[in-house]
Amino acid sequence: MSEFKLLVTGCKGRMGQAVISAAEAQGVAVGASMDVGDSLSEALPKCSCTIDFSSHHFTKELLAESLRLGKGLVIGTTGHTDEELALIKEASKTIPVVFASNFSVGVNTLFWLTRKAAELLGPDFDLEVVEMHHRMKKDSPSGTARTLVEILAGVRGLDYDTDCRHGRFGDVGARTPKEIGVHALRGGDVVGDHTVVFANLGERVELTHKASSRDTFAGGAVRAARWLADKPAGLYDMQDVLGLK
Ligand SMILES: NC(=O)C1=CN([C@@H]2O[C@H](COP(=O)(O)OP(=O)(O)OC[C@H]3O[C@@H](n4cnc5c(N)ncnc54)[C@H](OP(=O)(O)O)[C@@H]3O)[C@@H](O)[C@H]2O)C=CC1
Ligand SMILES: O=C(O)C1=N[C@H](C(=O)O)C[C@H](O)C1
Repeated sequence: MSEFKLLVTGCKGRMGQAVISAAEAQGVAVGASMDVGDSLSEALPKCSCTIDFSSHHFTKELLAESLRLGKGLVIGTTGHTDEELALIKEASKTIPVVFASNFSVGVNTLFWLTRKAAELLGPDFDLEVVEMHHRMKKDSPSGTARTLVEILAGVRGLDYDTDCRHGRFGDVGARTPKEIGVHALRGGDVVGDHTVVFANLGERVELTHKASSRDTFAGGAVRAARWLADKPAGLYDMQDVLGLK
């Protein structure tokens, strides 16, 4: 049986570099690495599966080549348009894809805790999400924050596109129960902080995760690629990899 080899895209980036280190640490071979200007059609045939932390602008090309060659895909890139998200879902009908806004065990546990807390605390608690990242992050809010809002919206019967409130500015009026606030701070070298706030009259519950190294995301992504190796076509996330569903 041929050796399992990774293609690492965005390899010159913060996460690409971390993934290469994580693969070595886990004894997983990197068959090829590529960045802007490199040829995907030359790199992918040498590999079994791609780990992608690049740009959502690359996703369409990456999906097309992965489909052409029948290769699995681990997508960590965030900031996708609705059209790109639909392409990921469509491709997963043919190839196995792990698509996760956050590959850390801690954040995926926060996802689980957030759902349970929303269920237990009930509809009287106002829901807000606050995130902070380093000054170089291009997209906002973070993909992790979007996932947290989607989890909260799912429990409350709300919708991300219509009920998520991205910040507040001007004479916005009193808060309504049907909104979920999301607020993005940017600065310094913050790796990734996320807080979910459940606020009621008389009390408040806050769940917080703080990442201090990108190794936590990279290690989870390599673990996801190894998990995906024997899976059928489908759209999976890190909750599937960790057995948290
Ligand atoms: N799911 C998760 O657990 C995590 C997700 N992320 C996400 O991963 C992505 C990358 O983050 P990070 O590594 O910090 O970012 P970086 O900017 O450090 O790295 C991105 C790399 O991709 C390259 N790139 C940019 N555009 C393209 C393109 N169109 N095609 C191919 N390569 C391209 C960049 O090249 P150049 O510099 O020349 O533009 C760069 O080398 C972000 O979307 C981020 O949100 C980050 C951490 C964890
Ligand atoms: O850009 C980053 O750095 C990160 N992005 C991911 C996101 O958008 O949620 C995950 C992590 O928070 C770091």
